[in-house]
Amino acid sequence: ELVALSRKLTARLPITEKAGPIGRPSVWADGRQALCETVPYFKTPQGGCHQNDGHVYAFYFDSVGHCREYMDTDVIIARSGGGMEMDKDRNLLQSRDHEYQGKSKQSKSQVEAVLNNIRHENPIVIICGDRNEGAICRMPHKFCVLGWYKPIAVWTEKTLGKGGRAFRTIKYRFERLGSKDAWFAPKEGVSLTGEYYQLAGPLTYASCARCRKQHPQMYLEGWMCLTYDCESLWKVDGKRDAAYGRLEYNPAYLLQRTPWSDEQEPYDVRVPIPDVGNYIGDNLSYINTRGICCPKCGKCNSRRYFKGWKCENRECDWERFPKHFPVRPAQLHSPWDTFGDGPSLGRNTFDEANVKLAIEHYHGMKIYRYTFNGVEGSLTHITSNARLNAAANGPNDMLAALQQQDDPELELPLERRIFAGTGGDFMSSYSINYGMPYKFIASGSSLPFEKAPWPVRSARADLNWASQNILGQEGHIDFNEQLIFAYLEKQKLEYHDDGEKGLGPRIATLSLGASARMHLRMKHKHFVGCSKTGIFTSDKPIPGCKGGDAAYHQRLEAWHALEQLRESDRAQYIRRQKEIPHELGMYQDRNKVRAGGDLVVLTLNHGDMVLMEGRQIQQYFEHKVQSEGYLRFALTCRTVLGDHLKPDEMPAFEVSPD
Ligand SMILES: O=C(O)CCC(=O)C(=O)O
Repeated sequence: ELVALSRKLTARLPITEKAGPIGRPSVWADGRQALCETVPYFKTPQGGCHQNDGHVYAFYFDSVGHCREYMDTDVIIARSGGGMEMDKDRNLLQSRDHEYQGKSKQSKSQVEAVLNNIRHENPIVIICGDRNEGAICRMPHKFCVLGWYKPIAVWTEKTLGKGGRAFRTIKYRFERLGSKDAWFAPKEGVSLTGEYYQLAGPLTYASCARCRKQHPQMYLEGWMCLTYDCESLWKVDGKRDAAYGRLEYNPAYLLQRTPWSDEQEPYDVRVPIPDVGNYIGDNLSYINTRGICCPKCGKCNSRRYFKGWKCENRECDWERFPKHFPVRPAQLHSPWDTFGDGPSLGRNTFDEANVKLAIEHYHGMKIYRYTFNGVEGSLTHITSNARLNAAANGPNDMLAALQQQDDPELELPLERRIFAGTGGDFMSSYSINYGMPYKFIASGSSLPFEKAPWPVRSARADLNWASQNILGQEGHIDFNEQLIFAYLEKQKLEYHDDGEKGLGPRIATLSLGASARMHLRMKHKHFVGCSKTGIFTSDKPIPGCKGGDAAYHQRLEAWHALEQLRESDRAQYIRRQKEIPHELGMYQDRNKVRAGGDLVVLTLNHGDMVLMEGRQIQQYFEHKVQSEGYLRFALTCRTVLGDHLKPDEMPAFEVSPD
């Protein structure tokens, strides 16, 4: 009878046959990014556990669970600890023991963190995925927040894993906090009756003869010790190992409830929508770049639009575009960055061993030009000052105009573009493209310059002027594309290059609003000398690589020798590409460093321009930009060479000259 009851309580249908839930989740998401940007309790780009400061805040359970996992409306028994590998039949198998202890006092393991939650009576939020085979109902979305749970117990079992070996598996028991009805109770399912409790009887406990620890009788097969490091672990009555696969749960264990002294939720899992649009800059601050949980349907939405939030659920029409109070440069800078009429004080730094600096002055602008040993091209920083910024239609007027989003003439439809190849993740900052389409790291369409607000057209003219007058006519091709980035507080553009095929050799940016740091460094494959897979870099080595001058000369010699083989002996060429990294010690180093240190760090202020000239600059180096204040625009012009675009990539409009 007990076995029959156990099977009744634990029986779960395959996902497609599960009954739907009686209610709807008050918080849900169809993507991890939207969830992580919205709720405070789950902020993990990978994995199923959000843990910080020695506490766990949330677990996400999805897909195939452990053979002895369990979920009903009140209790969840789960394994969570990683160490899983796919076998050749695509079954996920445990491939090592779960870790009980962290590597140091500072880095607590997940188990230690859950135990800490138990000691502090800190509940945890549980999120269930729609591929969770053990779920009690069919989950309506990819991420469904079930609610707050009390972590009740942690113990160890054994599971058959890779290579037919038994590994230690850590299990957790959670019980739902409070007594509200669970929204995820299935429309048809087992309802617990008094009869079941009577049949199950009380839960019994026993202590291990070896480790003296007490454990409940969890399975009907018999009592076993569940202590991680006890020799009697998983031994039925201390003798033989219990089965490693499915076992019948003791119904008394499943029906057991553990009250806490206070069962109130710490806060509603549906976070309130931000109160914004009341003060200057409140719509630009980091906290308000986060997502919202739609107050109408519960969907988590990233803040996709510069103007605010819009629920992306097709069946919902909720949106909020808070009032924007224009911000002035003086609110975004230290006073000394913006008030002088003389040449600006540069705050740039560079690596004198590998980079040369030349200084020029032109019409009140102080110009820093950086060139790099062994590389054709330059990086030029043109600094502005208070007088230039205040000129009619100059940077101050541009910054003001770009913020007048209520004026249809000045509308700038800025939104976070989707990173190419991520399956839908947004970049951190907001962007829009004008003129020729530019296939950069994120996808997006382009609009004609005629539709752009005047600062966009004016910036193109200024950047064309700077290219011709500061870099020179030779090599100048008029810019026909402009990509605008708007950065709110803490937003940045990670390391990348602008070396896509089909671009002219010059790239020019006008910076407006808050200051930013632009970092330029040598790419990993040039700095280390080989790819992450250990293939010798085919481009000519340049000075400043890892290992200094001696390593550079060795690499150069190897490169010349290899080039001789390129045409004459293809097979030997390919073999040497793999051998050289081992011979020169690069192979061993290739995963130890990410890339070279910064060669130049520019501090860009309001009104400054940056010119990058030469394909080799993009070939050898990569740059990132980190904004420092809470509103910055970067207007970057390039020349997209039309003959590199396929007919279907050409814009539907004519790109008129500047
Ligand atoms: O934010 C900036 O100043 C530069 C943006 C950038 O790196 C780019 O458009 O490629």
